[in-house]
Amino acid sequence: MHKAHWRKTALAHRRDLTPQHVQAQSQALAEHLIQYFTANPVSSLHIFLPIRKHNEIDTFLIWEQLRQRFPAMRFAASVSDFQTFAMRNYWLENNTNLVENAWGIPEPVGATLAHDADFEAVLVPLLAFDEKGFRVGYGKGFYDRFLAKCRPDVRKIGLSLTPPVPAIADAAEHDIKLDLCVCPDQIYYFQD
Ligand SMILES: Nc1nc2c(c(=O)[nH]1)N(C=O)[C@@H](CNc1ccc(C(=O)N[C@@H](CCC(=O)O)C(=O)O)cc1)CN2
Ligand SMILES: Nc1ncnc2c1ncn2[C@@H]1O[C@H](COP(=O)(O)OP(=O)(O)OP(=O)(O)O)[C@@H](O)[C@H]1O
Repeated sequence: MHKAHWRKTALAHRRDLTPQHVQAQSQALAEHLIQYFTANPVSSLHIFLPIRKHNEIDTFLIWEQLRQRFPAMRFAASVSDFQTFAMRNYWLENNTNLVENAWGIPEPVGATLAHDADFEAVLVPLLAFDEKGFRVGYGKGFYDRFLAKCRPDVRKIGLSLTPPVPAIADAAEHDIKLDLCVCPDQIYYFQD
């Protein structure tokens, strides 16, 4: 099946989730991530902030727990430009002002600019991923563009409430694969 099919299926599935389900599953992801970063530490992590009206994973909860558990870890989040599909990234502090943009994405305001090469790991949003580590997003290519500018060894960590789909048939050259994907039940690791 192709991206368009998986995108549609995932959006339909997401619409039916309750906030309680999303919370409980996000908590399970936070626990896997704590275990993962305990074994594989990073000092800087790029995160996405959730579009709540789309029942996205509660990365506020994940951020909160990671910063408590790893006080030295630095976090960054994006401001998205829907004209160019580029993301500008800013360091998050505990008191960073966040304002929702027109698409419902909370974005940092008045924060310090970060550089794409600063991040050791990136938490990647997705609608579906497959058994090879390819992903489908909303289809604007924000993350394909962003990850292409990060350092080559940046750890690309997908977050998903659902298990992998068998194969994304039209995964293309510019699609950057995940290194791992964290799900409520387990972490999936992908080889090159
Ligand atoms: N939290 C979060 N931030 C993110 C992403 C994401 O998936 N999640 N993105 C990942 O690349 C980029 C934003 N991508 C987006 C692309 C399209 C739409 C959009 O068109 N939204 C429509 C409805 C979409 C639908 O339900 O079909 C809308 O809000 O009206 C929103 C975000 C960058 N930041
Ligand atoms: N590195 C890149 N440079 C320029 N254009 C790109 C790049 N990566 C992807 N694109 C373009 O972006 C569009 C969307 O790509 P794709 O369908 O893979 O998005 P997606 O991964 O599902 O969405 P997103 O990354 O926003 O979550 C495509 O038209 C593709 O050609």
